[in-house]
Amino acid sequence: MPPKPVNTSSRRLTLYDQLRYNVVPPVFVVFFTVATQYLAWKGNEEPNFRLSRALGNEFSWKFVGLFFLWAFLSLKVPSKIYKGPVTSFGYTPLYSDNGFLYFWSTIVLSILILNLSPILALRIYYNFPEIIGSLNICAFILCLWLLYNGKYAPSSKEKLKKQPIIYEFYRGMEIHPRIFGVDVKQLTNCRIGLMLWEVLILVFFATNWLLHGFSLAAFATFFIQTAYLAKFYWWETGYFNTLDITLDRAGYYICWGCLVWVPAFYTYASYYIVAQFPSLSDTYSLLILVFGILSVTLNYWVDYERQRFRASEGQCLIWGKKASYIMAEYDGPKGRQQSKLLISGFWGVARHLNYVFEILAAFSWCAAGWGHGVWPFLYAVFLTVLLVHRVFRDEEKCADKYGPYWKKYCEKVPYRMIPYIF
Ligand SMILES: NC(=O)C1=CN([C@@H]2O[C@H](COP(=O)(O)OP(=O)(O)OC[C@H]3O[C@@H](n4cnc5c(N)ncnc54)[C@H](OP(=O)(O)O)[C@@H]3O)[C@@H](O)[C@H]2O)C=CC1
Ligand SMILES: CC(C)CCC[C@@H](C)[C@H]1CC[C@H]2C3=CC=C4C[C@@H](O)CC[C@]4(C)[C@H]3CC[C@]12C
Repeated sequence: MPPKPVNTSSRRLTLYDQLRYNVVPPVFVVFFTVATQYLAWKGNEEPNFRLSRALGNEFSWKFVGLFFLWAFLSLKVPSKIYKGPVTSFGYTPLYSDNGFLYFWSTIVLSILILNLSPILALRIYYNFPEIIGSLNICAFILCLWLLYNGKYAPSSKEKLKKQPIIYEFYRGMEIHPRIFGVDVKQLTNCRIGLMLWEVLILVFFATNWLLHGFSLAAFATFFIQTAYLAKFYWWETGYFNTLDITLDRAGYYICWGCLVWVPAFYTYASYYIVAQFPSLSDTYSLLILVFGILSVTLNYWVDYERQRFRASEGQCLIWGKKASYIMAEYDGPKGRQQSKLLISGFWGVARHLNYVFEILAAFSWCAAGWGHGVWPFLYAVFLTVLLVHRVFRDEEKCADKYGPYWKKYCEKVPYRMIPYIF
C-alpha cells in the first residue's frame, strides 16, 4: 500500500526506504498481476493453461469493451452533480450522483440479457481467464497514461516530490485526474470495478444453477454480496470522502486494483464454487444467509451513524441519547477548521467497528465454499489483512490531522476494532 511520500532526492535512501520505494512496488505489481491470471485459470471448471489466454480473445475484448462503454456513459448522462471535499491545493472534484440508478439498471439489464441468452453466462464463465487478461492490459495502459500525464501534463497545481519511477507508477501521480471529461477514480472504482463485481457474481450464480441446479449456498453467497454492493451504491457519494479518494493517488494500487483485482479476486468465492459445487446443507446455508445480511446491516449502520452525526453537525440522537463528541480542530484548506469526533454509539465502543462487521460479512459469503480448502476463503483472509493495515493508515492520517484531539479520542475509546482485545 502506498507509504507516506518523503523527499528521496535530498538525502541518501536508507535500506528501509530502498525497500519501500524500489523493491516493494515492483514485487507487488508482478505478484498481484500474475496472481489474478493464475486464480482465474485455477478456479475454472476446465483449467486449460496457455499463456496466450492472458492476451484475451475476441469474446473477452467485446465483453470488456462494452462494459467500459456502459460504465463511461453512466457518467456522461445528465445527472445531479456531487462536489467532493476540497483538496489542500484548492481543487473541488465533481462527481455524477446517479450510482444507485446505475446499479439497479445494470442488474435489471443483465438479468434480461441472461434470460434471453443463458448461454452467455457459460461463455463469460469459461472465458474468465481471457476477461482478466483483457482487463489487465487495459488497466496497464491506463496506469501508464496516468503516470505520463501526471508527470508531464498534470491537471492540478499540486507540487509533488520526485520519487523512483516504479514507485510513482504504483502509487500514482494525481489525486483527481480526469479522462474524457470524467473523474478517473469514479470510473475505475465505482463504475467499472464494483459493478463488474456485481455482474460477475450474478453470472457465476447463473452458471452454477445451469450446470448443477439451484443451490441455496450459492444463492446466499450471491445475495449477501448483492446486499453489500447495493449498500455501497446507495452511499456512493459518501465514498468520495474516504481515504481511497482523498488520500490515494490514481495509479496501479487503486486503479489497477479496482479494474482487475476487484473483478478477479473479490468475486472469487462465487467463481470457485462453480467448479467445486457447495456441499453445505440448506439449514447451514440459511443460517449463513441470515448471519451475512445481519453483518452487512451492522456494517452499514456503523457508517450511517457517523454520516448522520456529521450531517446533523452533532445534533442527533445516538442509541436514543443526545450524541456525545469531542470538538476537534485542524488546519484545513480554509485555515483553522473544526470537526466533531463521535464518542457515543458504535463509535464509542471501538474506533473501527465497521471493519469488524465488514470482515464478518466477507467470511459469511465465502462460507459456501466450506469443505473445499482455503481457496474460497482467500478474499476474507485478504480483507482482514487489508483492513487491519487500513486501521493503521487511517489512524496515522487522523493523528496527523487532529493531533492532541485524536489522542483524546483514543483515550476515550481505547480499542481499535474489538473491545478488550485490539
Ligand atoms: N471491501 C473492502 O475492500 C473495503 C471496505 N471498506 C468499507 O468501506 C467503508 C468506509 O471505510 P473507510 O473509508 O476505510 O473508513 P471509515 O468509514 O471508518 O472512515 C474513517 C474516517 O472517519 C472519520 N472518523 C474517524 N473516527 C470518527 C469519529 N469517532 N467520529 C466521526 N468521524 C470519525 C475520520 O475522517 P475525518 O477526516 O472526516 O475526520 C476517518 O479518517 C466501511 O464500511 C468499510 O468497512 C473499507 C476498506 C476496504
Ligand atoms: C494492489 C492491490 C492488490 C490492492 C488493491 C486494493 C484496492 C482494490 C482496494 C483498497 C481499498 C478497497 C475499497 C475500499 C472501500 C470500499 C468501500 C466499500 O463499501 C466497497 C468496496 C470499496 C470500494 C473497496 C474496493 C477495493 C479497494 C479500493
